[in-house]
Amino acid sequence: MIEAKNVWKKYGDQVVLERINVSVQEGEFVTLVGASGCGKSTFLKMLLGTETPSEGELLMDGKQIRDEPDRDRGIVFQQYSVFPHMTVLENVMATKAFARKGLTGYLFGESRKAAREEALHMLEQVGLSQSRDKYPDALSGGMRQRLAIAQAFLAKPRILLLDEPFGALDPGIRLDMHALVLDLWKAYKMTVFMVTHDIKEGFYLGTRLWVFDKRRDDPHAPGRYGASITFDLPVGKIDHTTYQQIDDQLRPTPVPDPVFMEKQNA
Ligand SMILES: Nc1ncnc2c1ncn2[C@@H]1O[C@H](COP(=O)(O)OP(=O)(O)OP(=O)(O)O)[C@@H](O)[C@H]1O
Repeated sequence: MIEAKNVWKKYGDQVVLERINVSVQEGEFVTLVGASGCGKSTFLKMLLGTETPSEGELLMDGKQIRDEPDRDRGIVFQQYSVFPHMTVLENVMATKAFARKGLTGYLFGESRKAAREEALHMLEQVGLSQSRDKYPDALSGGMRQRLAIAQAFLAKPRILLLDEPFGALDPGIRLDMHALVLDLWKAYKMTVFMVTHDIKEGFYLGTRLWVFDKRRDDPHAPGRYGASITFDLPVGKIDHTTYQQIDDQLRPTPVPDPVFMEKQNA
């Protein structure tokens, strides 16, 4: 479904990504991990169509990905993106209206009734039925993110891009969100790409994990080389050594603890 053939992305002199060669089948759940600033979001933006490769080809169903977002591709960001002046139910119904008629669309009669039914069902699935008449301001962070996820799934994109969707949430709520996203992914059978900083989350959620890292580095010219995909792993088949290797690679070099060092040297 998605194929990257020797994709490079540069901003001016800075090479962000280089030599990306991958193919993804419909229905896969790919998690993307890597050091901050190594180009994970840039890769998602190229899939979304808001950025284009500087070199190489990024294909969907064998055709160049369109350089503007469309209904085949949806995205959820770390900071929720919902309409503050609409209630929870109106927010979710708006997704249906936009999907049908474009940004100025309104729904009437039977189609409005059907959209309402569908929206109510989705709110039930994400556990927001009780809050359907509230405005986003009155929701917790986790509830707002549920709302953003409900909107994204209701639009039924073929590809769903999740850019650290749980990054701002407490660990307990993150676990609930994992279960929610896995349930919805199974029910809606879409292809998911999810950026996360949490390698455990990457292993738990995905069917496949990509590690972005630089294969080569020039300390005098940090922008000279870009990151590529250094590990492409089927999740669930990973041995402890590989896990440790990736974990070490992603962790910043620890700063020595001065008190500990003093004791060691005493
Ligand atoms: N529009 C842009 N113009 C110039 N440079 C950009 C632009 N967008 C991203 N960059 C640069 O590209 C690099 C990769 O950014 P990107 O946001 O893709 O990294 P990331 O891996 O998602 O980081 P993080 O994990 O911190 O979100 C960064 O050095 C960033 O400054």
